[in-house]
Amino acid sequence: MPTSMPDIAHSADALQEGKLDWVGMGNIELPLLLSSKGINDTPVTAKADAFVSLDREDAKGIHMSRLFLALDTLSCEQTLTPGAIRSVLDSFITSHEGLSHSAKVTFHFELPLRRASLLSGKQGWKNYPVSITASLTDGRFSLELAVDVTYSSTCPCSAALARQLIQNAFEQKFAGQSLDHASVHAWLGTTEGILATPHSQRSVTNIKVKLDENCQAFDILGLVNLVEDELKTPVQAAVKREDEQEFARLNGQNLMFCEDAARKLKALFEAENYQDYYIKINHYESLHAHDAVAYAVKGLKDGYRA
Ligand SMILES: Nc1nc2c(ncn2[C@@H]2O[C@H](COP(=O)(O)OP(=O)(O)OP(=O)(O)O)[C@@H](O)[C@H]2O)c(=O)[nH]1
Repeated sequence: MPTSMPDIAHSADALQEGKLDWVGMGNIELPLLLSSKGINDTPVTAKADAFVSLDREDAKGIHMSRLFLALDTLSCEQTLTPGAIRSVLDSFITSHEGLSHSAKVTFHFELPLRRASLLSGKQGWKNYPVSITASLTDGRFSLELAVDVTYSSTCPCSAALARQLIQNAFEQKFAGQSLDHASVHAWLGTTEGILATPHSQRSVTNIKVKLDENCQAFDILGLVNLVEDELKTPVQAAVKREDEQEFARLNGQNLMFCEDAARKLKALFEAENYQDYYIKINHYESLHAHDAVAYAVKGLKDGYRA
């Protein structure tokens, strides 16, 4: 490198002095090989946000290329594991000696997972938006994992109202008659018999969990399975008619308001070992043009806030 090149970060004065909480880069394109329990190492196309604190008040700026190149080493020579992320943060700080005490990085990507159908034995891919965020502050490592899980929620109120209409229709059709099994059975199979259906909505829960700082391996599949098994009506991948019928049954047997979904997941995460959790429930209503939303957190002092 020619010695005459100006190096602003080293030589220029700051226009105004002061510390900054985070300085760095957002949306860095970064192919990575993800390592997570229960699945093969998976190539993902991540977007990374990389930051260090700027603690030296008179420094002009940080050295962005050093952050970028540390991430490039992660991309080209390592797999994405808790240990590798910690090494990246270590190198952010050692490459900013005298400037920064803290570093943080976030990776956003979609993780394709094989999902089994409900009954037919088929399989298909489903993508899950995942974020991994890690920080290192005065030697303290913090690691969190966020995933969005999409599911179907059927409105319990709408279901009750539909049942009432079905009962009324039954009353009108069969009042005063001695019931004939075959004709009731046939009537139940008509649109006039089941004349109202409750509305369902595609719903998304945004889950964030704080992992142990000594965590050796991610378990994204485990987290997704935990949430989907609890909600019972995850959006499906491969669907044959028998799967669709089972999905209808599961929806009918797991009616939920956003409060129900939030309480179910809160109880679930209370029983798990995560250091902290954050749950946001979004029911993208089909009755309304607005959404039904609920939040729940563990409630730790200095923990996640709803
Ligand atoms: N600090 C800082 N750098 C920026 C910004 N926008 C672009 N850059 C550029 O990021 C590039 C890399 O900066 P450095 O890491 O200091 O590059 P360098 O001086 O070649 O690398 P070192 O020799 O390791 O310091 C420079 O060309 C900056 O102009 C910004 O807002 N702040």
